[in-house]
Amino acid sequence: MPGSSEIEDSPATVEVGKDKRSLGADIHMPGCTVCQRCLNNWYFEKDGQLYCRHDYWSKFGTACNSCSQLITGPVMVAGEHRYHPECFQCQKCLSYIGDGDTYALVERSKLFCGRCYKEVTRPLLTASPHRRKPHCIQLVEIPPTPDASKRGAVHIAADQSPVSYRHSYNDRAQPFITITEALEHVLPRPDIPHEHQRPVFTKSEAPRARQKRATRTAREITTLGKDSGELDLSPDLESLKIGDRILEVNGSTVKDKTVEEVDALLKSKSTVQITVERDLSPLRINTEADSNATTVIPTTTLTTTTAATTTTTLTSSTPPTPSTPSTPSSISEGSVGSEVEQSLVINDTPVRLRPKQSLRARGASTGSSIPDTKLHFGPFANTKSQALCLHSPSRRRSKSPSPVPPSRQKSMDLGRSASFHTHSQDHRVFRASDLIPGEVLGQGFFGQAIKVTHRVTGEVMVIKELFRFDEEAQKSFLHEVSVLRKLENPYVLKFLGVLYRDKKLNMVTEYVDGGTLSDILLNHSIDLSWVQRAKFVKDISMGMSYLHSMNIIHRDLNSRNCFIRKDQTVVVADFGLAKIVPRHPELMRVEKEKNGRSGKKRFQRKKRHTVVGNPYWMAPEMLNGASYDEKVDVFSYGIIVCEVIARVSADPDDLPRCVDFGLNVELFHKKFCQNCPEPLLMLAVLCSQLEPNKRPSFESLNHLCEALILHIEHGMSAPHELQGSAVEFYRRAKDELYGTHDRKRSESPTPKRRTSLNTIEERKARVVSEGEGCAKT
Ligand SMILES: Nc1ncnc2c1ncn2[C@@H]1O[C@H](COP(=O)(O)OP(=O)(O)OP(=O)(O)O)[C@@H](O)[C@H]1O
Repeated sequence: MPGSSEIEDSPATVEVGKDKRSLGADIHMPGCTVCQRCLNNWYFEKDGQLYCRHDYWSKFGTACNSCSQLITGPVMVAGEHRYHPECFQCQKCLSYIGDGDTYALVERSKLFCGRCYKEVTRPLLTASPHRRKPHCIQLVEIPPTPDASKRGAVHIAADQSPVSYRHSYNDRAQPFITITEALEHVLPRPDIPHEHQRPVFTKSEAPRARQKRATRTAREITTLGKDSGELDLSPDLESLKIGDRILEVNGSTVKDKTVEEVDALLKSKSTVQITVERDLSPLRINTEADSNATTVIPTTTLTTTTAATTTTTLTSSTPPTPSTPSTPSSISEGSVGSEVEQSLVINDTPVRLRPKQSLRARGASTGSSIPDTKLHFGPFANTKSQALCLHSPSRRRSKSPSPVPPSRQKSMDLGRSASFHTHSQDHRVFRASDLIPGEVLGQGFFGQAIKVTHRVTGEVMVIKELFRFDEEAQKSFLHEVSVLRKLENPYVLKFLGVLYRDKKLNMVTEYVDGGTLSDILLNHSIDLSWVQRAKFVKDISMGMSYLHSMNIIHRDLNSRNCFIRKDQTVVVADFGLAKIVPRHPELMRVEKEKNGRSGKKRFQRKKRHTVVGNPYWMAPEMLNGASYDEKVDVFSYGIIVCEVIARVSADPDDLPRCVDFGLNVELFHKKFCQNCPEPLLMLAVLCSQLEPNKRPSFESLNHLCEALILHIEHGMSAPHELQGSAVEFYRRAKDELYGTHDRKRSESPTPKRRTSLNTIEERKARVVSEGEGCAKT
């Protein structure tokens, strides 16, 4: 498993193709550090090294335990496994396991919701003589301290307990590294009398007395804090415990590390995330009455913040070696829905737990109100700034000047927002209570889009929720989530995160406030200059070239799926029908050797037959049921360019088409192009050619569009591809394809045009399974 420190930094994904050409400079792009392949258009940068996507992912990525795809956004952590939120699903009832839900991970890979676990697994486990002891896995984040060596307050050692107890998670022969001693540190706060500060416990103190004192003091602090409006602490806060076994540090297993190496990691200057496994046998849980060896010693100051990194997971699995059946359960229940919740620890029953997610991308800094817990320990030089961590979220959001220097605040925010095993893309998991529902923006085939406002930050966003729950709807929706979360581009709808509600997953995206491209074009009260229109088509091309560079075919590109922001930029949306085309490096190598071509582009061609999308924008090869590739998107784009020129709907009644499903350029020109700059029409004609191979790629369309804008805006000469008469070009192309005689037949005027319309309509009737706009066969 790669170390989290390696992948927490978001890779700098840089578009270089654009700059290269627009500057006209001959810039040499170095190849991928690993495969040496030329990096075209997009690349990943880490520590000054450049990588192609494939190599970046394989080197630094973490795969979802369910779908095996890279995790780039929020991550749900279950034991040693990571999941996409949309993959964090009960394998029996298929409900999503969300924030605060109970779940169990059985045999390290079988995920059940609490109910199903009880129903299905418990009898089996009870019957098994090899049932392993209950244990929980907890992720604890330790923020940096000014003096890193102070983390020495936590002592670790190789575990000397008998092998029978090393049931484990790691299945290893060598001893565990466990926490042997830790001191609790409470920040001396000027506003709390000394006697109310949480004490430092020592190992020798009588356990019951220690527990009592801790609880009392914590309560007092809570009360005091609440009175003073600053604290929101729970008395039974989570803490590291003596005997906790360290499994991972910063996401890297400690299996092969020595005690000294782990110790050094713990003392590192940056934030440290440790995953610990805790024995949950009653001996260790009922601490007060027991011996020192089993006593829980609070070792940390727990702070409630708006971002979190505490992950608790109950796992239960059959041990490799027989062990004694576990003893009756002991339960410490969390307060569901409260700001600080605890894990519910039981023997072999699922636990209700709060902070299961380890994403917290910018939760704190954006004011996300995901309530989380965070463990801090070690002395802090700047006690005031630490005290800020103890403020309730509302307090933190207050406008009053903070006593903390901005730099310190920043670093604390950074510390909090570090996601475990995720990119720093600001994907979040929202709670329904965080979002105030607004108007329904519209309904699609499977679901609806609702405008929402974040209760805390005031961000306006969109929730896309399903109203159909059949398998097809679920599949399409999940697919859209899985595609969208991979994408990050200014011309692609921004994915913000997910929301669990009633065991259903909803997608949260940016709200695009300017309406759809179709709405704008058809609203003739809005004046749109030719430059503005050229900018629209350029933006779509930019978004689409990004998609294709990510090996994604949209397959439903149309003017209703392009949204316009207030600043008039266009974003491409709606990825429910998108197709991710696998591009295996080995295939690319073979392709390169076979064709002598640079294997850099070209999708694996002519493999797809599924007819999806809206027939008005659908490429002829797809309408004809032939195999197709990414060039279907270029055809749809050509139709959008026609809509932009003519400001009519793409319905063939308005936008003239031929019987062969191509664009009837002559008629279109006659009806709509009196004032249209010829190169813009030429762009539409180039893209809507019948022969897919002749359609330009979006990468080259980006440059054509930029040149087109310069041509329209500043009178610079149009690029040679767009020069000449579009109608002449079209005639020649048709002649090449059909010969003169057939060409005439393929697009004879009115009666034939009716045929073409009927054909498209028929086609539509045949392929549309339900509702308008989404055709599937
Ligand atoms: N992020 C958004 N910002 C602004 N408006 C949106 C957003 N997402 C959706 N809408 C509006 O809501 C409508 C419905 O969107 P939705 O994605 O549910 O369906 P659709 O894309 O129209 O159809 P389908 O998903 O079946 O292709 C859209 O047509 C658009 O007008």
